[in-house]
Formats: sequence, C-alpha cells, structure tokens
Amino acid sequence: MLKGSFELIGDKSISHRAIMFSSISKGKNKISNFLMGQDCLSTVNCFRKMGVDIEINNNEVYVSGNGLKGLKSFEDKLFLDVGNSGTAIRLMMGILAGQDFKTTIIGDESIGKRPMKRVTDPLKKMGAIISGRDDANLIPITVEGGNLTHIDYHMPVSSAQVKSSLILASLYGDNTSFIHEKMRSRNHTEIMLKSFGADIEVNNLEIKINPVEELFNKDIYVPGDISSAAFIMVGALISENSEVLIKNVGLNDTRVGIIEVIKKMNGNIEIIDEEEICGEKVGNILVKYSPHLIGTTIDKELIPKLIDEIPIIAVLATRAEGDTIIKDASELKIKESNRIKSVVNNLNLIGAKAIELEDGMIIKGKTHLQGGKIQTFNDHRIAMSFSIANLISNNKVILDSDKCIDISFPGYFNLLKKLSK
Ligand SMILES: O=C(O)C1=C[C@@H](OP(=O)(O)O)[C@@H](O)[C@H](O)C1
Ligand SMILES: C=C(OP(=O)(O)O)C(=O)O
Repeated sequence: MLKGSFELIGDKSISHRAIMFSSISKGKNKISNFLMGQDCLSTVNCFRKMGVDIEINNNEVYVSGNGLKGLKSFEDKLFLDVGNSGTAIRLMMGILAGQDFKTTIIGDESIGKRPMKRVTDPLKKMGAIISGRDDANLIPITVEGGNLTHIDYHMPVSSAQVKSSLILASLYGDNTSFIHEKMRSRNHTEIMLKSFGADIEVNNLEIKINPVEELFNKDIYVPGDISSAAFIMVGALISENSEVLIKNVGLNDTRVGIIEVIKKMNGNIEIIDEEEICGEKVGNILVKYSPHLIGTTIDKELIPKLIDEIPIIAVLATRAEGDTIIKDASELKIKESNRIKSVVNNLNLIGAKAIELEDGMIIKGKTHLQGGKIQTFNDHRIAMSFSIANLISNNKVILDSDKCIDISFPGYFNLLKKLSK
C-alpha cells in the first residue's frame, strides 16, 4: 500500500527549456525546482561548454544568458554530449542552426538510434548546414549555423521536440515563420518563450513566429513533472488501501492525458488547489486505491497528451475489467527503447497478457502478475513502470538494471520506500 504526501520533483521538459532559453536570453535569472535528472544536467553541460555561466545550488539554478547569438564556439576536438536526451539534441539543433559556428553533437547508445531527420530536414531548408550518419538522421551530427531564412512547415509527425526546434530556429529567421502541427503537442516552448519576449502567436494548430533581436531573462518556477507523478498515481490506484497526495503537479492541458484516462477507467483521482505559475497550471492531486477499474481505448488526439505515460498505463490496464486498447502510438517505437515491444514483452514475461500492434498494444484486464526478471533496455520509463508492477505481483519483478531511472527521476526508490506502508 502507498500512503502519504510529497512534493513532486521538477518537470523534465520545462527544466530543459528553462536552461536553453535562459542561455540565449539577455540577463541573469533564477530557475527554481529545476529537475536534477541526468537528461537536464546534460543540457546544463552543453550550454556551459558554449560559454554560458550556469550555477547550481540545490534545486536552484542561476543562469547568466549570453543573448540570442552569444553562444561561443569551443575547441574543435570537443563535442556537445546530450547523453540519453532526445529533447536536448532536437531542441538544441534549432538554437545551433542560428549560431555562427560549427558544432558536433554526440550521445549515448540509445540516442544513437533515434531519428533526427525530422529536425535536420526542415532546419536544412532554413539554411543550416547539417551532416551526420545516414543522411543526417543519426549522431554524430554536425550543425553549422548562420543566416537562416523563414519556413512555412507542416509537420509530418506530432512532436513537441520538432515543433520546439523549429520555433527556436525561427527566432533567427529573416522573416515570419509558420509551423503547423498535426495534433496539439506540449506547448511549454510557446509559453516560456513568450514570457521572455518572443513574438509568437498560436492559432489552433498554427504557430506564427516573428524573428526578434533579443530575448530577456525572467525567473522561472518549474512545476512538478506529471510524467513522473504518473508512476506513483498508478501505484496508488492498484495497491489496496492506498491514498497519496502529490503536491505541485504541472497540469498543463497538453500534458494531462493520464488524468483523463484514469478518470475514464473509473480511477479515484481528484485535482485540488489549482493555480497558475509562470503561465503553467499547477495543482495537488489526491489518488486512492480503485478496485473497480475498467478498460479503455486510447488513440489519436489523446496520444501526444500522454505519450511518455503509456508504459505505466499498460501496467494499470492489467488491473482493469476488460481490454485496454492503445492505438495511433507508433512514436513509441522510437523512444529510449521500442516501447511497444518492451512493454508487451515484459508484461507477458511477468504473467500479464498483452498483444503487440503495429501502432500500439492491447492489454487484457484482470490478469494476475506472477513476477520475473524483466529487461529495461536502460529505458527509465520501462524501469519505473515495472517497479510499480512489482507492487501487485505474486513474486518479485526484478529489473536487470535500474540506474537509468536517474535520467528523469532521481530519488525515485527513496520516495517509493517512504510511501510504502
Ligand atoms: O518536448 C519535450 O520535452 C518532449 C516531447 C516528447 O517527445 P516527441 O516530441 O518526440 O513526441 C516526449 O516524449 C519527451 O519525453 C519530451
Ligand atoms: C522520450 C523521453 O525523453 P527524450 O525524448 O527527451 O529522450 C522520455 O522522457 O520518456
């Protein structure tokens, strides 16, 4: 059973953006509740390497921005290392496209397999010179920035990383740019850049960006990460007699898909004390054990609102009455692991019944988890999802490795231990 309350750690997406946008703005600012996860620290290291003064003091970060074109070239032999982070590399390429120097980006084995053409193609159209393995699809990727044109681009995939990268490059363009989304993805970039003085207008799925001379730093408070809260929420929903209050959860409309799904599945979840801080909705969430969960279908518009939560939703679905069907989610195949395969194979391995689909999965409800040793593929979301499955398994669910959890949720096991009664 999970019981108690806790303050949620900072949002990963917003923490990355806070470092990047502060680094290319003028002035000094403070970022509070910054996520000290490995992914966000990779972003810090990249911008330090490009001459930005970034000081870390507990969960607070102080950034002295260099201005829009003020990043500095470093010795040729050095690379920018993004580690495991898709957000870091894709967003950073948008910024590098506007700088007057050449940079090579590297990362770990997982990022080495993730597709970058979705970003490098449109950035090349804007005038950046980009090369890399497999026609600039795979790292190491070299970006030579400079004078960019504008772009009118219809995104072929729904991705906040692609959208954000192009918004950033558009700040350096020669005229107004338009970016058209297929589906509404997380909008932290639009919110934060506007507060820094960017000229951005959003009309449904169209984003209009006018280039600016400079951005100006503002203090940022990072709300808690709903994608991290999701593991504890599901833990509480499925373990008997649980009741957990999660404080300080980011509740941006583009991120709350997990709450919508839990409600549809008849889960006992309640949002209390909602407010707005730095343009982002924040609130407390009360979750209680829910013995009468029902299966559901998740598809289309809902997918971008919960893309990172699908592995843990799949665990939740094993406790529901009836099947849960997840469709339109082929993006899962190109995350830190192929999350369709890693979820389905591991669920079946511990006694659940899951079927792999081309663009998602079906999870049979009310199955009894038996436990077993699962493969995380060094994917943090897989590791945490199956550590929650462990709470309801007859025998232990053993992870082959759990170090990857530090990528997005440092202190995760300590918290789980504190809440476990
Ligand atoms: O913009 C972001 O911060 C993110 C966007 C999503 O990726 P895509 O843009 O590839 O969908 C998400 O999976 C990732 O964890 C963070
Ligand atoms: C996919 C993820 O992150 P990124 O794309 O930044 O590596 C994630 O955190 O689940």
